[in-house]
Amino acid sequence: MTEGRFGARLRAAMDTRGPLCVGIDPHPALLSAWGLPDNVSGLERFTRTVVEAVADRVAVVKPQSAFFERFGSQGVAVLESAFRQLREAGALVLLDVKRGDIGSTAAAYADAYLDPASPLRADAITASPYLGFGSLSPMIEKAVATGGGVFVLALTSNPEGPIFQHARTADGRTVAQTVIDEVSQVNAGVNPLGDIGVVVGATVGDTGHDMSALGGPVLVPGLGAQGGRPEDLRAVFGDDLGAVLPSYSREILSQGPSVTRLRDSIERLLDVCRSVVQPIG
Ligand SMILES: O=C(O)c1cc(=O)[nH]c(=O)n1[C@@H]1O[C@H](COP(=O)(O)O)[C@@H](O)[C@H]1O
Repeated sequence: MTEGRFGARLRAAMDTRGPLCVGIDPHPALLSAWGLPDNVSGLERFTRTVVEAVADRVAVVKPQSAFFERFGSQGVAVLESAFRQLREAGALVLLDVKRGDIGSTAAAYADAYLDPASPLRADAITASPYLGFGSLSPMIEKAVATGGGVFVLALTSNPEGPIFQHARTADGRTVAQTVIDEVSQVNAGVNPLGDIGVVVGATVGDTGHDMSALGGPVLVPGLGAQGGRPEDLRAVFGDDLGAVLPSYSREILSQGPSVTRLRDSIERLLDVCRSVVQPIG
């Protein structure tokens, strides 16, 4: 892993390679569409092809752990091997595992995914705050101490999210706003970008949440296959798009198995995302 804080490494990667995260989600339907078997060998070939297409050009790559865990230890070995290849080519690895548990177990998740000695160490992970934001402290502390990052779910892209996330707490803030505010506190004073991010779906629209003090990155899934469009980002975030990291999985993966077509799709989406997130002038 390259030295330095995650937020600084992410800022540099987004400035150099552009604001784009590509998800590796080897759905059975995609394996089939690529002419691959739904087994470890198909998973391995799918992953190797995506890594070849993205590793030297995309800032962040986000493997979705469940699609690898489906195949047990052999699937996890494919994931570990992808981590190594992505890092060697300079991409940051964001493992999408959405972990969240009581503090003592959260410490074990921190060891599994963020400890420098772990074979599954990622640059950052996704985490779910629904056992209480404080329960994530072991993961957040480990990330900050070891150059890693954590992206905490705030306003997710799925239609079931708002019933939880828009619910009001005793002080009148929504649950999502309390998550955003807690992350803002952790990031306070860290430059150029904090190590702890939030996840906000491109599909959520103008929810009125205040992210102005966040100080960290915003992972934005829900684009493409789920109906979100880059043009929608301004409605969600206003003009403050500098730390927004758009993320696509199926929209790009459906272009495989041709590496050329995968790369063309990445170039096209990078251009669109740059024009929305980093407009010239
Ligand atoms: O944390 C995530 O990445 C995530 C959060 C969220 O609110 N919505 C969401 O779709 N995701 C993930 O982002 C990816 C979206 O995939 P596509 O819809 O194929 O682009 C999946 O791996 C989801 O698990």
